[in-house]
Amino acid sequence: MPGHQLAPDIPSDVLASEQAHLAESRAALKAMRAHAQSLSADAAGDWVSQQILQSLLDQRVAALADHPDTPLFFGRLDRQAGDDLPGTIYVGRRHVHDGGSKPLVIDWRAPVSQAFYQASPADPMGVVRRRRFGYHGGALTAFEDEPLGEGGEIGPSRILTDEIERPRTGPMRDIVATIQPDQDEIVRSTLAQTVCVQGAPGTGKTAVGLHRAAYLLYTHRERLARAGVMIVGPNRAFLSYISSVLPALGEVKVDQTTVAGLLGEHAAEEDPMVAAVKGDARMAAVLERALWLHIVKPEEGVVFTKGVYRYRVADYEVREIVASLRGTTRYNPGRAALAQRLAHMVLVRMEQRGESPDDRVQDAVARSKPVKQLVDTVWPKLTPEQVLYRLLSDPEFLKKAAKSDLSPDEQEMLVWRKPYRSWKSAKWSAADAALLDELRDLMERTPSLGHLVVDEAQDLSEMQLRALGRRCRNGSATVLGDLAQGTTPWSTSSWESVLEHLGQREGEVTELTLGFRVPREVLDYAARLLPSIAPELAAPRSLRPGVGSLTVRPGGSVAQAAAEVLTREGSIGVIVPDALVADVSRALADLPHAVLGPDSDEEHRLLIVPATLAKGLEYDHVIVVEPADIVAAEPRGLARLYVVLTRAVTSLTVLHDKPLPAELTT
Ligand SMILES: Nc1ncnc2c1ncn2[C@@H]1O[C@H](COP(=O)(O)OP(=O)(O)OP(=O)(O)O)[C@@H](O)[C@H]1O
Repeated sequence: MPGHQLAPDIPSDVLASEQAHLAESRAALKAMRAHAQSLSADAAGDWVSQQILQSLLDQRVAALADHPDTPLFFGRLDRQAGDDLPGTIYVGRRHVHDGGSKPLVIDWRAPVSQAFYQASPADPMGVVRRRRFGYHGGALTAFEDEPLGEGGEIGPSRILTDEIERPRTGPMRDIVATIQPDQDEIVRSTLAQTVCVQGAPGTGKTAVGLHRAAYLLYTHRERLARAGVMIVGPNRAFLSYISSVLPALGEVKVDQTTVAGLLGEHAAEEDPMVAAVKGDARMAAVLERALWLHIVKPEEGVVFTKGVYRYRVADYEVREIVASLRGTTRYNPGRAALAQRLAHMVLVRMEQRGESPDDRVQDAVARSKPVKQLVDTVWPKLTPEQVLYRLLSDPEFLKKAAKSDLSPDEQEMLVWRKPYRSWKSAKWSAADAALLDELRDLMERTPSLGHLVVDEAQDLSEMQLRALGRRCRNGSATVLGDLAQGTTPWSTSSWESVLEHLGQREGEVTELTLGFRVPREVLDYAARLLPSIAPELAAPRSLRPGVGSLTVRPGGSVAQAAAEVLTREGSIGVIVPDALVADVSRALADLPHAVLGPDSDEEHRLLIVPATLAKGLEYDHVIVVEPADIVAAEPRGLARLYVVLTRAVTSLTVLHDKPLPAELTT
């Protein structure tokens, strides 16, 4: 919260009474925590139950900690009488009640709190007055009233404006106090609904995705605790930037990972054209064929010997079993089923001979040498790596698997120029990781989570989307992105296509249009690139005018530009073409700074950021070095430049020796 001064027109008695409510709420929270600490797990019967109960109690105690710098409540609603709920409600990050169970603070996610975000003079939702609180450190220092029951307009909120304008330092913060009505609608959409949000830079997509996760966990606690919620972001630097938002909202059990973290950290270099073919959804059919091509037509039967007897399953019978299993099961369960079916036939023969074998005998036969040998020949044991290795190193095999799904040119592109000696020594690319995951799922079903939040989804290939879709097959997703910020060889041009490959065709596409980060002057400058990178998108709007926020300087020194912004408040990102990181670091040798790496969670006031890592991040002051080189470095370089130019909260300085890209100067 911003540092509000106590304005002369704020009635001090009202403020004092609100401060008293804060003190009472704090004391009540302390008592709740003490009570939780006093509970003993001994009541649970056995040792295991005791351990589980103790861990739950520990979590409860941790969740009830009071963080003096985080306001316990940030809003108040005075409601019309007419229902069983209290007339006055304080809205905060968690429920707090007194010794008599009277609610002192209501969780922002509770249904009754929705009016704090949604009520307006046109639809007051039973609210007569909404009050927003301003804090300085942990102290309540100001408030602002919005009368909703009297009709008429409500002016802009100072507390909201101050929150948006505040200088950025450190990791991303939650926005519970200032969620806007259109954002709130997304946050509170039902668990079953997959929502896809298109939004220009800084419209709060990431913030909304994280708050939706927190909302769903509150509303469906038990179900989601069992099934799990996961956030997937573009890189580790981004994950580190967003890592404190959910814990600050009391949600510590959410996995946050990257696509590579989920599918395998493979990063062998690859021609973007090859990666694009590998990322195409047509590969799914190719992989499926490739896997099942490993099944060999049975030419022999099985002979199982027990004592003096020999029990035979004929070759045609084996063929029938294999044919009936094929296509009805995944690959690995199919193998196991083949062994069991063969064993079953042996058992039938035993019974025909008057024996009465039980289930244990069937298992023993299924594991016996002759059955195992036949299964290994007909339905061989495989790993995803073995199948993909064969596909990428054997053109004949690829041709059989590809049929007409891939053109001869595409097939030629896929085959490794220099094949590896074996599947064990193969180096896989990021695109291969999604193919391996598809194969793994064809072999063994991938477990589904309860909810998945996918950020920067415009950058994912169809095969990566399928991989993520498997992980929310029995659940739902929040898909976030901006078609204009697509920088991969497979970036999408339509959200409908993203939803289709994710397997969430019913998902609803919605848009956030108002920017909270980038000043208007800077956003208008960056938007000059839009006709070239995403002509179908409307120019983004910013809440903040930001007059004087843009400087474009030919021949300027980066050290001087950095020294200038160091005199101002807030974080500084010097975003540079990846190839210039070392040069710029040398140029800034006299100023303390750090370089952001792909796996680093480097926190420093002055940070050099390689252009390819800037996605999703923001800095108070941004210095962009040599835009022409950023554009030239990659096929979708203009989109990369758009990302880079839209990271600034307060000021953007563009330094260039080379001519600026023509799209920026027109
Ligand atoms: N309702 C809000 N109140 C206050 N701050 C907000 C609000 N919505 C978004 N913000 C702030 O705006 C900034 C941008 O938000 P966020 O990073 O979620 O945007 P984004 O749409 O994901 O941007 P990008 O596409 O550039 O990654 C963040 O600092 C966020 O905290």
